[in-house]
Amino acid sequence: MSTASTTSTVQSVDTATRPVAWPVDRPRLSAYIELAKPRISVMVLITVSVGYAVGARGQWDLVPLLHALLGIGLVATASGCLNQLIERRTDARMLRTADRPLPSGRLTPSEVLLFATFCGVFGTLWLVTFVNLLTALLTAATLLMYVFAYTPLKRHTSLCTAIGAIPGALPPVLGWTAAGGSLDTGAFALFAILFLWQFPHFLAIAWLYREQYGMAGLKMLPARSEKTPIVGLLAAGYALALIPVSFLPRVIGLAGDSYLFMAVLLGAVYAAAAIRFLRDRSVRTARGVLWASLVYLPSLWLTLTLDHVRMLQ
Ligand code: HEM
Ligand SMILES: CC(C)=CCC/C(C)=C/CC/C(C)=C/COP(=O)(O)OP(=O)(O)O
Repeated sequence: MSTASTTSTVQSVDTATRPVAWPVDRPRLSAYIELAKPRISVMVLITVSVGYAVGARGQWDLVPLLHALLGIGLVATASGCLNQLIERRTDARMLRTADRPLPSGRLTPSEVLLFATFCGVFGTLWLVTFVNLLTALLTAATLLMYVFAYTPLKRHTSLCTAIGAIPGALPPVLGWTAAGGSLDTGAFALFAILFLWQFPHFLAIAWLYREQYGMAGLKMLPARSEKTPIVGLLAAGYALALIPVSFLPRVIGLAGDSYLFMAVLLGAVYAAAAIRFLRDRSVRTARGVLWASLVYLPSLWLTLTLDHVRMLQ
């Protein structure tokens, strides 16, 4: 065997056994994934899919839905990156967030900015090209409100949460318009449900982490919330208000009585958890509200979608 062929044999064995060199190694890849706040983003994309399924009125296809999910998912990732870029110093002061990619030093601010710009621009162009202009504009508006209104306001006023609840409630509307729907009563009904759902959800979270938020200088709770039952009153009030509002899809003919039944049941569970929190503010009852919120939303969305599809048959 010649020297050349021996060398080439050694090289090919070497190449076959050496681990593939990725431009981004595993820990960095997981840091980029963390920037997208994956658990919240999954719920956001489930919510987009529900808006799409109901907005399409039975005329839906998988490919346009996947185009919408990709574009909105990229813009949502960009919004998570920019939120964490702005909050990197306050995140470093809270145990809950100190290990995030920026405060822990796993990624640099310029890397995050570059990634956010890529995801935001590419996601928006994707929506313009493969979905429609209205959805692209609304998705960009969601990012702008979340990043440039809600996020900076957290340091100044507890009203930030009411502002944050607007972009928070837009994902079903994005799905609705992606399916070709206009900004009509159907889109409003889904927006209103998600808008109200968020208050008990984040009030319970804000109360659970009140000391950390306080140390970081973030005003997530109303003033005097330590000494008065204001947080419990707000959580219970919004959970109770959500019950009639959740009937809207039935009232406007998007769903039938099975949906209505589940909306009453789930609404009662969510409101009961919030009332328990009002009567006795403790870690256990606050966790109960958070748990109820995370059961309520996917269950209501699933029932709405199934009942809508059943009605169309
Ligand atoms: C102003 C509105 C909102 C605020 C301030 C907020 C805040 C938060 C925070 C801080 C957590 C983490 C809780 C923890 O670390 O224990 C959380 C969890 C969660 N949120 Fe929200 N949220 C809002 C709206 C939404 C919306 C609109 C959705 C989905 C459509 C959502 C879905 C979730 C999910 C699925 C979790 C649990 C996953 C996890 O613990 O990371 N949230 N929320
Ligand atoms: C483009 C698009 C569809 C974006 C959707 C993003 C969006 C508006 C999500 C709502 C969730 C929300 C307000 C979380 C709280 O963030 P936080 O900063 O208070 O949470 P943190 O304390 O964990 O950082």
